[in-house]
This record gives sequence, C-alpha cells and structure tokens, in this order.
Amino acid sequence: MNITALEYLKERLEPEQFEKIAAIDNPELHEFLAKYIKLLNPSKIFVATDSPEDEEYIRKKAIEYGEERPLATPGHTVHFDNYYDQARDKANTKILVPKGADLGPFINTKDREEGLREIHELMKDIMIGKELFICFFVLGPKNSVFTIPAVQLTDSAYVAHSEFLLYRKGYEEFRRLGREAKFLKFVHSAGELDERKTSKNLDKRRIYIDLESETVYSVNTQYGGNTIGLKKLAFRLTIRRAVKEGWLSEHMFLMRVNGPEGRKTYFTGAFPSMCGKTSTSMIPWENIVGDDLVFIVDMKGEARGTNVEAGVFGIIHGINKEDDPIIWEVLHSPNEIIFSNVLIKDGKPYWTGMGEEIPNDGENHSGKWWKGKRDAEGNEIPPSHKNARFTVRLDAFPNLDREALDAPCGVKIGGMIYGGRDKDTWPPVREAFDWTHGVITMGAALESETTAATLGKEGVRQFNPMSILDFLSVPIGEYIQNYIRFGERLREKPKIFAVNYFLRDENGNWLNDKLDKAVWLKWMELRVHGDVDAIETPIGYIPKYEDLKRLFKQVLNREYKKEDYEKQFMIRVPELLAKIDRIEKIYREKVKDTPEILFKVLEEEKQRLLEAREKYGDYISPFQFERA
Ligand SMILES: Nc1nc2c(ncn2[C@@H]2O[C@H](COP(=O)(O)OP(=O)(O)OP(=O)(O)O)[C@@H](O)[C@H]2O)c(=O)[nH]1
Ligand SMILES: O=C([O-])CC(=O)C(=O)O
Ligand SMILES: [Mn+2]
Repeated sequence: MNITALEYLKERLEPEQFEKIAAIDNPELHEFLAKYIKLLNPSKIFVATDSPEDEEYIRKKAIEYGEERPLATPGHTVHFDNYYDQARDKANTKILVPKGADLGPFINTKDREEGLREIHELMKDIMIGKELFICFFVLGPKNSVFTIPAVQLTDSAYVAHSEFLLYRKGYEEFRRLGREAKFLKFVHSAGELDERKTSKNLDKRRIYIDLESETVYSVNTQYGGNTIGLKKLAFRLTIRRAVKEGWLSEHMFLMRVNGPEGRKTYFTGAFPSMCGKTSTSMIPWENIVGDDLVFIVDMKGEARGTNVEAGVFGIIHGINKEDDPIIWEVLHSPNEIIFSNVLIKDGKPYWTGMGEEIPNDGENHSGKWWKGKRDAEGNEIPPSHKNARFTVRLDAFPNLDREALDAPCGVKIGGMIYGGRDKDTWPPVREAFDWTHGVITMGAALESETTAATLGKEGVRQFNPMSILDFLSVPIGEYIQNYIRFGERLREKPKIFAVNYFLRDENGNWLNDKLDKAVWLKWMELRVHGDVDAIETPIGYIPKYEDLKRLFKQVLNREYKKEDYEKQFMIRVPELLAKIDRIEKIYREKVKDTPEILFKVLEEEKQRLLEAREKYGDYISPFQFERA
C-alpha cells in the first residue's frame, strides 16, 4: 500500500465508522484492519464500540440477515448451523508452523506459508455483498493482570452477537491501552450461505492458527467452537503465551464450594468437552464463576484464577428441571439467549432429554423436521443435536459469584480437579498425594471417551492430558513441564483431585447419579482444609465411607449404601495397571520432550499397585485399605 493504513481505512469506511477506529492509537491495529478489509472486500463495514447502541445494532443484524430468528419469549433467538457443521472440526483445524518446527504427533499442524497462502486465497473477496463487523473484546476482567485484548473481524452477526454475550467489551480498553495493547486477532467468514443462512461450502471449512502473528483464521463454518474467536480459537494462542510466560491457560470451570460456617473455597475443574464442566459448576447450592476457560497466575506464591469469559456457551441436551434447576429457570425466563440447533415449534425451543413432551415436528438443525426423518446417510435425526447449545451471559444466573467474576486479582484456588469419561478405571473421587503426583497421574494421564462436541466417532477412549489436547499449541512435554514448575514455585499449592462421573457396571448402567458430584465437591472442600481423614490407596486418598454417608444425607438427603460405596470405590488393579502402561507407552513413544519425572511418578504408582495386588488381589475393597 502506498497510502498509510489509516488513509486507506478512511477511504473504505463511512466517516462515523472511521472515527471509531481513528480514536484508537495503534498503528498495528490499523494495518491489520486495512490488510483484511482489502482482502475480504466487504460491501459494508460496521465498527462496534462498547455502547449499548452498537451492541443493539449487531443483535438486529443477526435477525435482519437471517442468522437468528426471534422466539416467543422476549430476548430469545434461535440460530442453526449447517447439518454437517454441528461441532468442532478437528481435522481442518491446524496450527501453522514454520518449516522444521515439530509439535509432535498429537498436534495437527501445517506449514505456515502454505497455510497462510491457502487461507488468504479462500478468504479473498469472500465478503463481497456482505457486511463486516469489527468488534473489540477482552479475555479476563478489564484492566487486570489477566486482561488480554482481542479484535474480531466477522461477517456473521451471530458470531459477533455470541461474543457480546460471552465476553467483556474491549473497545475502551483498546483506547486506553493504545500502542501498549498486545492483542489477539480473529478473522472469520461464514462464507457463502444457503437458503437457511447456514455455511454452504463445508468442503472448504478451515480453521488455521498462526502463532507467530497471534491471528486465527476461520472460514466456511458457523458452529461456535469453530468461529467464536475469543473461545477455543484464542485458547490455542493463550496456551502458548502461558507456557512462554510461566502461567496456566486451561480448559476448566471455576466455582466456589461453600464449606462449613460460610467458608468459601474455589475449585477449578478440567474435564474434556461435554464431560461435566457446566453441570458441575451449576450445582444449585454452590456458586459458579466460569464453566469453560480459566487463567491461573502465581500471585505472591498463591495460585489465583479468573474466568476468561463472562457468559456460557453450554450444552442443552439433557438439561431438565430436576437435575439442572438453575439453568432450566434461566432458559425459561426472558433473558437474552441464543438457542442453537434445537427443535423449534410455535416459537418455542425443545431439546432431547428435557423431560417434557417434545413435538413430533418443527424445525431443527436438519431444516423442516418430523419424527422419523432420516438424513442422507440413513440415520434417524433426533429432535435436537447432541451438541445443541445455549448462549447466555453469566449475569442471568442467580448462583453467579459476581465478586469473583469481576475480581481484578482473581480468586485463590484451593483445589484443582481433573476428570473425564471413564467407564471402568478411576473411582468417583480421589485426592493426589501431592502436586506432582496429581499433575502427572491425574492430569497428564487423563483419558476420556470422545463426544459429540467434535465431529467424528463418539465413545472412543482417547489420551487427553489436562483435557486440553484438542487445543494444544506447544509440544506436550513443554506444556507439562510448565505445569509442574508452576506448582513447585507456589508457596501454597492447590490440592489436586480426580473425579469420574462416568463409571458403569457390567451391564453398562451408571454407578452414580448425576447429582452425586455435589457430595464429592463437599468432600474435596473439607479435604482442602484438612477437616476429614481419608484412606490411603496406591492411587491417592479416597473418602471414608462414614464421611460420604454423612455428606450424602446432608447434601442430598439420601442414604448412601455401603455396597454402593464398595463398588464405586473399589481399586481396580488390572484396569489401573493397563492404563499406566498405555500412558507410559504414549509418552515414551510419542512425546519426545516428556520430563523424566513423569516416568518416575508413573513407575512408583505402578509399584504401589503391584504390591497391593500381591496382598489383596485384583479388585480391592476400599475397606481393605482402611484396615491396613
Ligand atoms: N452419566 C452422567 N452424565 C453426566 C454427568 N454430569 C454431566 N453429564 C453429562 O455430560 C454432558 C454435559 O456436560 P457439560 O457439563 O455441559 O460439558 P462441559 O464440560 O461444560 O463441555 P464443553 O462446554 O463442551 O466444554 C451432558 O450430556 C450431561 O448429561 C454425570 O454425573 N453423570
Ligand atoms: O468450543 C466449543 O465448541 C464448545 C466447548 O466448550 C468445547 O467444545 O469444549
Ligand atoms: Mn469447552
């Protein structure tokens, strides 16, 4: 460009819009905007400031352009993604790396130059006839140690609207920070739309992450996990920043568990997609801070965490009045909510597992729907997609811990929990012996069955360290090394726990009820403060029966049977040993930069299990260890 970026922007933008950009003193931003406006070539450009009018403009455009439709309840809208665009597309999500860089076999990469060339070709002139929305947000609370500014370019008013619900506004932060802003950049286009206003060219769906310029490109897709810049796209970039700078950027919920006499203890929980982060953090008598993404920093020797977001993009499948009373209430009140990929009939949303009668026809992610309808592959189409979601501000929730959400220094983390979908190996809850033992045998050794949150087969057990594998942008060993060191430096280390909500019996029935997790949380809270004893086993500390019995009565008003405890907390030596072998093999063979300590800690655990087997056999009752 012969003219400066700002001059170019002045030519392309209406004066009112241009003024908004010119008011931010940041040449890097101006150049970025000029470059992509030129490439995308939109027919109209709107710049959103933090004003309520600008947000309202986006909301209206989502409806005017047909990406959302109003429902009967004020504030409610519905959005549909293409039938084949219902989840994160792992195969077409790639980290762009310079020649010679090696992130290991678990991270999907592509040559940077090639990837940039491809994505720029795909995006050339893609916004002709469309309106480009330029929006500013921040990750974490504003003007805090956690704040990371970000700019989003998108031709989808649905994506922009979702971001207004999920993140804190950032225009004023950009103005305040000026040239100091080290911001993330997101360029998205839904591409050509079909008559239902869903992305059409799915064969050209691409999500490319350029670490070097901290820019993520997303094209020919609308599903939130592929498009909402500040969510999983930013996550790849912040993981890398965190590892470089020595803090943690994690796929975690953040919640307050209320202990005896008003004691407040904060927990994070790292579970893979669709494995219980939202459902855990929404337990009615505890308090939610966040349900998906957390930043954790070392502040004067304490681990302090914050919710990266300010809203929930939650799974709606199975949400019912009894198990999820708070979400249920929020979804049935006039809040600003986007329902996606649910069934609509007479302006009302319906979803599978809602515990109410569902109409036999309507409109859903497949278009006009009727009971028994089959897709092109011959599969029967359910009323709503398993990964159908709702998007809403945390403000809407009566159980929100507002103070914690806004705290510029975050909250002190008392416990960190790992968990996944595991039908036969881990007990429902246990505590690590120490930080390193927990990080390695619970976090780095996590496995979970695949779910409908990603395209592809469900129910396949997969290695998923810290529930973060889909999002990793640095070699696994480096990531784990950073984690271990982070804790070692802390003066007060959070306690580490592992949970498993998904144990099954021989017939495939769940061994636990959905609300049992409420009891595990109370137990962990007591353990953080040393209020109850526990039983030492080869894999960590497990609860004593009497404590759980008391807590089940107190928390759920239920009798907890000894037989249930014995079955659930049985130490399953063959499965545990097989798991250690699998994990060790993965790290030995596939993760070149594994820290040596990982093998040592796994080996120690193996030896403890072998010894226990010598004494008590393959399947050991928890009472055996209690007597020992
Ligand atoms: N069997 C069983 N299923 C559960 C339990 N808790 C949650 N689920 C199921 O797990 C799925 C929901 O998980 P969420 O809490 O929404 O998932 P999430 O971890 O927030 O997922 P993302 O938003 O994808 O990151 C739903 O299908 C629930 O029915 C439980 O205790 N037992
Ligand atoms: O990012 C998404 O699509 C939703 C989500 O939380 C996940 O898949 O972990
Ligand atoms: Mn998630």
